[in-house]
Amino acid sequence: MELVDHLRDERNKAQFDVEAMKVVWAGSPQELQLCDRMANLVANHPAFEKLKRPMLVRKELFKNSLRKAAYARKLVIDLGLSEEEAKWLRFYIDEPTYPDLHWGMFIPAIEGQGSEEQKEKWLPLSRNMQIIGCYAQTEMGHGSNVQGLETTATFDAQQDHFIIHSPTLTSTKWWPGGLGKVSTHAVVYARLIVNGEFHGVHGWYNYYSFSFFLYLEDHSPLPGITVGDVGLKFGNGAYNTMDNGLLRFHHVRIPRNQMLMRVSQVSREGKYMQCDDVPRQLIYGTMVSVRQTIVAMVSRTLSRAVCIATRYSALRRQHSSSSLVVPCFLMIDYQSQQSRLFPLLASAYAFKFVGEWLKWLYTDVKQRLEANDFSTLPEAHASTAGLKSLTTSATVDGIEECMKLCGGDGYLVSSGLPELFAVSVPACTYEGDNTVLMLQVARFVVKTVSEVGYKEPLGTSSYIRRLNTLLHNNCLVQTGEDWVKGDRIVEAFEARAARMAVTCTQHLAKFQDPEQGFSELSADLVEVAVAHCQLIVVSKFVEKLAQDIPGKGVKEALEVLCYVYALFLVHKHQGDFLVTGYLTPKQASLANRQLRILYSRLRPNAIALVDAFNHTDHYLSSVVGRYDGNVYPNLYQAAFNDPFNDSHVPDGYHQYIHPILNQTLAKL
Ligand SMILES: CC/C=C\C/C=C\C/C=C\C/C=C\C/C=C\C/C=C\C=C\C(=O)SCCNC(=O)CCNC(=O)[C@H](O)C(C)(C)COP(=O)(O)OP(=O)(O)OC[C@H]1O[C@@H](n2cnc3c(N)ncnc32)[C@H](O)[C@@H]1OP(=O)(O)O
Ligand SMILES: Cc1cc2nc3c(=O)[nH]c(=O)nc-3n(C[C@H](O)[C@H](O)[C@H](O)COP(=O)(O)OP(=O)(O)OC[C@H]3O[C@@H](n4cnc5c(N)ncnc54)[C@H](O)[C@@H]3O)c2cc1C
Repeated sequence: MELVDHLRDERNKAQFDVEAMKVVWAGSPQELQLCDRMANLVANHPAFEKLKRPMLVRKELFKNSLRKAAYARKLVIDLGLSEEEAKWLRFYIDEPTYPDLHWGMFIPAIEGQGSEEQKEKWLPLSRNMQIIGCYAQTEMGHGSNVQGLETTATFDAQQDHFIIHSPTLTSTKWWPGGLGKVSTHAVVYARLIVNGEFHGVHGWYNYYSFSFFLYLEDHSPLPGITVGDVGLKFGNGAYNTMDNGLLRFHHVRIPRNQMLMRVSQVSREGKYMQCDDVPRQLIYGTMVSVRQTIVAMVSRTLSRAVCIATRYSALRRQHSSSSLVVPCFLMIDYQSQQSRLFPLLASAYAFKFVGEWLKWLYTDVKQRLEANDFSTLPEAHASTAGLKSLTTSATVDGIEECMKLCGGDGYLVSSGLPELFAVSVPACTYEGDNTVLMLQVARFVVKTVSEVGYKEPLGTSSYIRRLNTLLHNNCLVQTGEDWVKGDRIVEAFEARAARMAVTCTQHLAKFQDPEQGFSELSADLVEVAVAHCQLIVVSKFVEKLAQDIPGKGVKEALEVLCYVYALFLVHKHQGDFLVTGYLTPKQASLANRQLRILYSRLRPNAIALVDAFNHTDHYLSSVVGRYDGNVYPNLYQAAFNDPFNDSHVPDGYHQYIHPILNQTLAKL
């Protein structure tokens, strides 16, 4: 049977080479080929069916996710997949499960914090999955405040052991993924006590990581350990495939050599030693690594929601303003729909490029760390924390907006959007609450501003070198066209960020106690951090455009996206630009007018731009976002695929409806 492409007319409007754009989106021809191969491997394997997921109860859902993870492992072995291929395989299976934490946090924690000897011992076991690990840092009473962790690790010199203990209910390890039911091992963060002395009361060497054997062979907990799942989470399927766990220790003994020993050590004699040339922040290194990975992946999550909403908007017709009866307007042709949808489409591309840059920065930092050069660690921390926060918040808000952009049908599970929202929303919390992370960025920015004159700002904060110019020269825009120039846009974002940072730094200086000032001004400081991070995203997009980008019309289409992203932010945050005095109201209104012109330029390319994400229908799992656009018959069929429609008479009908109809309620 010939397949009908209901979006063909839209696809024919494209003004650029979609295949070339696919390469840009993927990062390289090799990446495109790799992702395509893994996506199709998953899409064509019945084991990875996922449409029934939201209908399953927790125990079935969990078993189902274990089955998929086992199939995935089998494929990795049978096909001899590399770690990189296996990572994409997991990504396209699209179901949070214990391997995410095993590969994403447990192994990186050992790599980053273990001594050479420890790595040699534990990494092969972990990579072969002979042990399965998780990352147990958060406690019931302490999530953001890592320094407040209460779990203790007391050294017993006589037996050459550490005794791990949870002294209070609030010290219960709480939330670690993979911990509740599956893991055999954990990297546990605890407060170190040697010779009755708490180390580093002032902060920096309080907490150490331990790898220790959690379960016996028969998978019952070791004596002294209580373990379980934290309970059902938001959304039906969503994150409930993960066994986020709880863990308590009652004086559990582990050998001394299970303390991760790269940053500091405890000797056989009970002497605490801290490596002089390694900063203590390295124990936070796993979080830096995962925050970077989240930024690298988040654009895919947003692109998925945007793809669904764009395709549905390009199919569904509503009435025109002149006739409320005859449906003629495609939803995508409403200016108001475009002003909500197109900035999200542009954001997906913006996040992709900033993710690529962050990966480069992180790779560079990692190489430096290996050579004991820690000079770029503060910038890496601020950039990973800030961009994780900015991009996940925007993505989660964006998914919710896409749901609304699809009207009532977006609210149906079959649209794929509710589950995507539910699975993504905790990204604003895990790996650091987004506000807490923005406050870390603000600390970095304020510190950089305060040090002007005796320390050269580098990398993402190098704009602060030109503080004088940025504070005193106002925007030169005179026409709408002036707004579509890369250097002008970047300068506007630099001026806004610099002016906000300087104002906040001056306000902070008025406080006798800097910490009190920081706390009282924290809402303003978050805005400073947002301005700094948005500057990074905009400038990385502009830098991307300066590269050689092959393919007919590809660069031009990206330019439109870049300016949409930037001018949308100028419009959304025009208060910042006006209050800091950088823009006049006229210039702000020219930016908004130019934005509307850019929307009309983006419009013909909209479907091609989402096709360039190269998402399979399996990955999208959305009736309204299907590639062929054949929405209505499938939407209708999806309703009847719901087991609730198996019968006209639901359970309880005879018992609870008949008595009402027959007016025999008294018998109940
Ligand atoms: C939308 C969905 C999209 C995408 C998701 C898709 C895919 C993900 C793909 C792969 C990932 C793989 C697996 C994970 C997947 C999902 C996640 C699942 C699990 C989640 C796990 C967790 O949540 S683990 C627990 C995470 N916990 C936190 O993040 C806690 C947050 N708190 C902190 O980090 C710290 O406590 C703090 C930074 C807030 C404060 O620490 P403190 O010690 O008090 O420090 P300060 O006094 O403020 O600062 C002291 C100096 O240290 C510097 N610093 C702080 N942190 C770091 C760091 N990490 N690195 C380097 N330096 C650091 C700070 O700047 C200070 O420096 P000074 O120079 O000013 O002294
Ligand atoms: C799905 C999921 C998976 C997780 N997986 C893991 C895991 O594998 N391993 C692990 O160790 N942990 C894990 N976590 C825990 C996660 O890291 C914490 O939830 C996170 O760090 C936030 O801590 P919290 O929940 O205690 O929130 P809190 O710190 O209690 O924050 C609550 C509120 O207080 C605000 N707040 C807190 N501190 C400050 C401050 N200093 N200044 C201003 N505002 C503040 C926050 O902005 C937020 O609004 C997971 C969490 C979730 C939801």
